[in-house]
Amino acid sequence: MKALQYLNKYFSKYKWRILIGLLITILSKLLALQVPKIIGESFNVVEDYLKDKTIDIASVKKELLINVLIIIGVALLSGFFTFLMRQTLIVTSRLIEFDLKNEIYQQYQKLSLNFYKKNRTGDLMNRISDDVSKVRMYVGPAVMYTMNMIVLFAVGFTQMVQVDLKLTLYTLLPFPLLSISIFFLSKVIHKRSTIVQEYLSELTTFNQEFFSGINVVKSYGIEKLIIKDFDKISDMSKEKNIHLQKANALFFPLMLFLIGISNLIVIYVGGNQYINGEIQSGVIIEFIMYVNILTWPVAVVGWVTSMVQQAEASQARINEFLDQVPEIKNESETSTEIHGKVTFKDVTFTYDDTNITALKNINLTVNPGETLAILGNTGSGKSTIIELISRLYDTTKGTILLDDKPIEQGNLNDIRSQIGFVPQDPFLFSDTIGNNIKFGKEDATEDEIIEAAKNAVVHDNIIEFTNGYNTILGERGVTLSGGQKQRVSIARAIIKNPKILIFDDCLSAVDTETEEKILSNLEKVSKNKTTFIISHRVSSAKNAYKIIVLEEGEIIQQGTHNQLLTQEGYYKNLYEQQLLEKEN
Ligand SMILES: Nc1ncnc2c1ncn2[C@@H]1O[C@H](COP(=O)(O)OP(=O)(O)OP(=O)(O)O)[C@@H](O)[C@H]1O
Repeated sequence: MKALQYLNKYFSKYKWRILIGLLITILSKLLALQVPKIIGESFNVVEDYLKDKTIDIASVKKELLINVLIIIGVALLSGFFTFLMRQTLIVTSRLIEFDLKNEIYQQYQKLSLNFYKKNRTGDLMNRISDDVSKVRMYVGPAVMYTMNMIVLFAVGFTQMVQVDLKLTLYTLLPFPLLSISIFFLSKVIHKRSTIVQEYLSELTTFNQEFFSGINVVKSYGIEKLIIKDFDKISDMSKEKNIHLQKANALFFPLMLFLIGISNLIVIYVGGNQYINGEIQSGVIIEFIMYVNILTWPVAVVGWVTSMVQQAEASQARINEFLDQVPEIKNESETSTEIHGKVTFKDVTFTYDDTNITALKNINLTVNPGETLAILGNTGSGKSTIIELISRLYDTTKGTILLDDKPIEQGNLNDIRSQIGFVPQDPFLFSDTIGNNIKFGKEDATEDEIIEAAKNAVVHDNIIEFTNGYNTILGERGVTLSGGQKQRVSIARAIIKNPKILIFDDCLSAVDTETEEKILSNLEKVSKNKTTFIISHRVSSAKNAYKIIVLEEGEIIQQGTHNQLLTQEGYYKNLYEQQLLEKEN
């Protein structure tokens, strides 16, 4: 129950609703437990008449009729209160479910890239959906049935004792045995349901990866292999589920067996008491009814225990993520005004997971309004520079200054809101093209969207679609070409009008003519902005204020286009090679 203690704050938040629920539960059960009493009394009235025929039959009949009417009234009222009880307690559980999902989602947003590299998407999705559903079963039905059971037992037991203490004790004799067996069985269920949840996550992750990589699977024709792997995991998951169900299935027979014994005890002990003249026949009927009314709450003890055990396992998995401290912390809540001067001072960076030192002693300064082009072979560290400017990672050694202040001291949200980043592999949402561009600026007008698209040289492509800017992209809609995606992504960054613009090799999929148009538009758009252009092409870099060339994480060349052409080395070779390609 340790993990579930995390939910106490939500119980406290909704304490009034829960208290009202408890009150309604007590009322409903008080009413329901009047029925055995009235039926018992009715039997006693008939028994009294059979023993003493001088009693007026009309008054006996009248009493029976009144009892029937009371039973109907009580049953209706009790039913109404049971409805209210569900409305109060189950609705509360839905509210807690909503709050918990939001909390997990916000935590997911805060966690850094490293967390996402270590944990698989399917697992993340499972914890926020399936695990939360399991937890809801605890905060809703489990709480409701427990209250139900406690009230029924407290009220029922008091009433039974008032009628006959000896018979009550005999009737409830099997119940301690019940609690002990539940205790042991629930331990087994807890263990097995943790394993089941793990396999479910594995299955979701497998499917998510398969659907994401469907192109590769189909083009390589490896469907059979995938089905075989799926079968293997699915089979294991089935085995673990069957294993769990075996334990779950033991509950009901065990309950019914013990309840049956209670019924037999009532008949045997009560029968003897009746023969000895200690009780009337109505008491036996009343007790059989009590045992049957208490059957359900006792039977659900098993179910509730298994729900709580499963919720405990799920909440432990949720807590594991909620307890993660984001590696990149926002150190400042006060707003930071950003002008865009970026300085790297002896910056070295090593990726934790691979231990690859991607940058070594990097020193550079880019002022607002300047453009820095970064070139170099693949794996030389170009994207890493960009990731450090966006604070997706913090440096291992050295400092990055933003407007001459260490970047860690600035307000992270303000910094990121002033960065327009176009990644190497652009991602567009399953939404309209317009909304995908607007993603960079929520309140953008139609004119602004069109202007951004024109600057990114993608407007003409968009208006060719029947639905223009309202064309849906992604799974249910149009698939854009690689170059179109890159340009929509550029429009998204431009519309944001940020202080820092970053283009990570995002013109690789467009032809040189379009590239030139975009670059000349960018020159206008990026006035007064700090711009970083990563590229493998000299054409993208040549107009930059400054160019740096990286090799194995170090700057091996720097200067303007003209300066670098006078030096022997990477840049000049690349220029000549690309010139030759163009001529051919
Ligand atoms: N997220 C990561 N985790 C671990 N290692 C990484 C990660 N990203 C990059 N690396 C490693 O860091 C080095 C630099 O990678 P980086 O992506 O910065 O190179 P790049 O110059 O941008 O390459 P490309 O031109 O192919 O995009 C590479 O050796 C790469 O394997």
